[in-house]
Amino acid sequence: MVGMTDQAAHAAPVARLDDVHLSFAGVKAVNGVSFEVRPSELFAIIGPNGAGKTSLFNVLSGVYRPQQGSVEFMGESILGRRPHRIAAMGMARTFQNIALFEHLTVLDNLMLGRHQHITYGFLQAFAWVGTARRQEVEHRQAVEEIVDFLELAQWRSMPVGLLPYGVQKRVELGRALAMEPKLLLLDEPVAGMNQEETEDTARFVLDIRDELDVPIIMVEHDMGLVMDLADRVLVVDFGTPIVTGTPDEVQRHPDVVRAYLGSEVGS
Ligand SMILES: Nc1ncnc2c1ncn2[C@@H]1O[C@H](COP(=O)(O)OP(=O)(O)OP(=O)(O)O)[C@@H](O)[C@H]1O
Repeated sequence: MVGMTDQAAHAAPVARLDDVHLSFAGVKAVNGVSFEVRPSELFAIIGPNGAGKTSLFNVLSGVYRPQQGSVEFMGESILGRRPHRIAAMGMARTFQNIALFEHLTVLDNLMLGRHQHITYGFLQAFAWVGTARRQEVEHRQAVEEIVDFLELAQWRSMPVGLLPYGVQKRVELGRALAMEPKLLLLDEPVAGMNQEETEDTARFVLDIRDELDVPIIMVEHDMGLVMDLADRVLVVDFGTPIVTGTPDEVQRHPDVVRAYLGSEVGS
């Protein structure tokens, strides 16, 4: 395990799912999945199309409520809690499709990620006094740090819609980081990227774990990337967990080789 100390492996989990079941009109999207994500861990979920990966993200972030099982975040049950409440607890998420305000600049999109942390009211902001002014300066500073961290400086004042795809995805990552998350969910972070963009993203994902110390759950189809980056991997198929382990353990698991990965992983 690259990024995890023994201490982290024994520390209280950041997130924990226990025996989660979720069905849609008879379709079992998630069928008895359990896992925990530890501090400083990069945890990957892989599986074929329709395996239930996105459904697991939706369960974690409160979009779907499972019919059975428990879901904890930061030691608290979050079952039935609304997505915005869970986000406010520190769970940030990026999506398969870019979800940014394309007419706004990079800086403004990142500022929107800070709104969880804004405590001043409309009137104060309008009058531009005290707390409002002080907080605005702090938020700008936090956003500038993210711009540096993700190497976005050259695009900072440009509307996001004009930027190359890979950079837009990086801005989305930045907006999630602007929330100062305690857990980051990345849904297919390199989908549609070319080789160079994929390598850049891999580097940033590792930096987020190692330098910012933010634990990450990543759903990704790029096997090479998953096996290179993840500390542990959960393999699901038709909603059912097949194995959880280090990339080495997972790649050697006979059910995984047979049912899903085939020769892809060894190549
Ligand atoms: N809102 C929904 N209503 C009905 N069925 C759904 C819904 N969301 C997911 N499903 C079904 O649940 C199963 C799991 O879907 P899910 O999107 O979680 O898989 P996935 O592993 O993320 O797939 P992909 O890799 O294609 O994104 C599929 O059979 C899907 O059709």
